[in-house]
Amino acid sequence: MYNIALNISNKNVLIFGAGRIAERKIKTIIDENCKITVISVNATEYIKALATNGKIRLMLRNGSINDVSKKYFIIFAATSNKELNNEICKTADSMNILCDNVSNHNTSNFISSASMKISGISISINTGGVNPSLAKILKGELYNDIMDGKNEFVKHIKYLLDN
Ligand SMILES: C[C@@]1(CC(=O)O)c2cc3[nH]c(cc4nc(cc5[nH]c(cc(n2)[C@H]1CCC(=O)O)[C@@](C)(CC(=O)O)[C@@H]5CCC(=O)O)C(CC(=O)O)=C4CCC(=O)O)c(CCC(=O)O)c3CC(=O)O
Ligand SMILES: NC(=O)C1=CN([C@@H]2O[C@H](COP(=O)(O)OP(=O)(O)OC[C@H]3O[C@@H](n4cnc5c(N)ncnc54)[C@H](O)[C@@H]3O)[C@@H](O)[C@H]2O)C=CC1
Repeated sequence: MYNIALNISNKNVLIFGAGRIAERKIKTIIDENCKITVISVNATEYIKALATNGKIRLMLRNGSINDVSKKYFIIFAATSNKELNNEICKTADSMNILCDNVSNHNTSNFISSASMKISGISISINTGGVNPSLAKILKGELYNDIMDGKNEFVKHIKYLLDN
């Protein structure tokens, strides 16, 4: 896996599914100034509230590969229907659209990392799809190590940013 940081400002983002995992993905991109469309049979309260407040477009219906379109820069296939997620990602990949299948990294052409931002500096950890839970644990441990005051990391970052 090749690590990059993506500028999705003003890009159209399509998310299939509006459950626990889709909600987690939305929280990682909601402040990126992108245009989010969600297609899902039902949605969590958080996602419904975003739609009510005009922050995202929510279509409460079944999704299909016919929804995959070149107008989207990036897609998350995050339904509980693993077959559908596979089909969505295969279709998106054939159209050169970035797609993350949250239920099977083998059909994804990108994956999300466990990420944190400290004083404007992003740190991301991933295991190449092998052990996402480990990525989450490592992120937590690294965060605690950085913030426990015993090292100069945060002060050093602030110095670099100010000079
Ligand atoms: C490939 C990838 C695709 C993607 O989602 O982008 C993927 C795939 C899968 N995850 C699964 C399980 C879990 N994932 C988590 C957690 C996270 N998963 C994330 C990323 C990724 N997960 C990508 C690879 C990243 C890497 O390689 O390191 C994190 C880091 C970032 C994020 O989600 O934004 C986020 C931590 C957020 C944070 O706190 O920082 C937990 C723990 C938990 O949720 O507490 C569990 C276990 C508990 C549970 O099952 O809930 C399953 C099995 C599903 C099943 O059994 O059906 C699959 C399917 C498969 O293995 O292919
Ligand atoms: N990548 C990750 O970090 C993780 C991924 N998963 C995987 O994520 C997937 C989703 O899990 P959760 O969000 O917990 O499930 P969930 O049950 O909370 O949400 C599933 C969503 O998919 C929607 N949906 C189902 N069929 C649909 C269809 N045909 N068209 C449109 N929307 C449809 C439902 O309406 C619901 O909003 C599962 O396949 C699971 O294997 C699970 C844990 C962690």
